[in-house]
Amino acid sequence: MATAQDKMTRVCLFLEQHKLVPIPINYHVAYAYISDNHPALKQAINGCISNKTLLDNFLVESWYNEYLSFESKNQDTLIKGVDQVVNKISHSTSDSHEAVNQYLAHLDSSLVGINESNLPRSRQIISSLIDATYALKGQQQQLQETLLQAQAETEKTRIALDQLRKIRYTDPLTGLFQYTYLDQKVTLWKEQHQSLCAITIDLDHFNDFNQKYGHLIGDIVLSKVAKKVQSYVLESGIPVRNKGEEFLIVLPDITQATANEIAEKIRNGIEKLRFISSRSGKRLPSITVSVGVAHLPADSDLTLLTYNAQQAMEIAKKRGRNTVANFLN
Ligand SMILES: Nc1nc2c(ncn2[C@@H]2O[C@H](COP(=O)(O)OP(=O)(O)OP(=O)(O)O)[C@@H](O)[C@H]2O)c(=O)[nH]1
Repeated sequence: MATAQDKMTRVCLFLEQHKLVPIPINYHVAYAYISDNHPALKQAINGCISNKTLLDNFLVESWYNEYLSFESKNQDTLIKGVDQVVNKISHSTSDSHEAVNQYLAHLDSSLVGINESNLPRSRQIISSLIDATYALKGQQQQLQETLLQAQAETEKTRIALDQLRKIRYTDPLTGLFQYTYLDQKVTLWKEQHQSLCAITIDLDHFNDFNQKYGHLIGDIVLSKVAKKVQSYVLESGIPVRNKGEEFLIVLPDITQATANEIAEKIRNGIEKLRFISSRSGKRLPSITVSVGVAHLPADSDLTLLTYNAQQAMEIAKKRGRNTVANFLN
């Protein structure tokens, strides 16, 4: 059986051979192909290779969505589940409707038969009405149970959908949210007229690091840096992986001075991270980041805020990197 290391080497060779950039989705698909446990995916890829079709990011992403995406498979299951619940409620409601109609018809015809001069007959009719009332009560109880079940199913579906939404908006490599999620959150903060601060964090000389130690180790470093970034934000704002080796944090309702303090803590925390190669046991060089901070009053635009924080980060790069800079108006 191929060791994990063998597999990763073959994954890298596969990506190189097909000139695919080492982004997480490409890794994921290549890894599944090399691992040989997705026959349909293997067949699709082999078909393209034998037809000499160029493998590009779009094609790989379509395979990911079709064969591997947990999200699309789960969405199908959820939709089926919701369908079943809706069908069940719809049947129970029409049964109950039918029972009420029958009861009313029974009541109508019974009332005609009630007669003071024929007490035994009247008693018989009333007793049959009591039976019908109990039967209707049973029907209503059944409907109530179905509705309670539906409520429980809906709650389960809501939780599952929340999880799917999280997966959809999460960057697979770092576990941080993606920019699209931030966009939604900022819209909400703007509605609440909150002022916003943005911090952009960009790894220094990461290209050299990748070239020297390889993209795989680069990925591990990137995900550790992401966790460090997240640890300084907690509930106070939202950190996202903006693009490649750049992170962005947006914090509502804080002053620029506080944002600067957080930025400095992040810079310092990342500089102190230690990376050890699991293969050689040797220490890898430290990673530093250049950090930019920008502040905008309430109702400002996320694009502008991001742009300003990036400009500030560029100032930090120009100042020699491994430092925090502010956006200058
Ligand atoms: N391992 C890995 N590398 C990535 C990822 N995304 C982007 N990168 C790399 O990040 C590097 C960015 O390089 P540059 O834009 O030249 O920046 P830099 O070398 O960090 O230099 P400065 O930003 O000027 O300090 C490139 O080598 C990208 O391949 C990723 O997901 N994983």
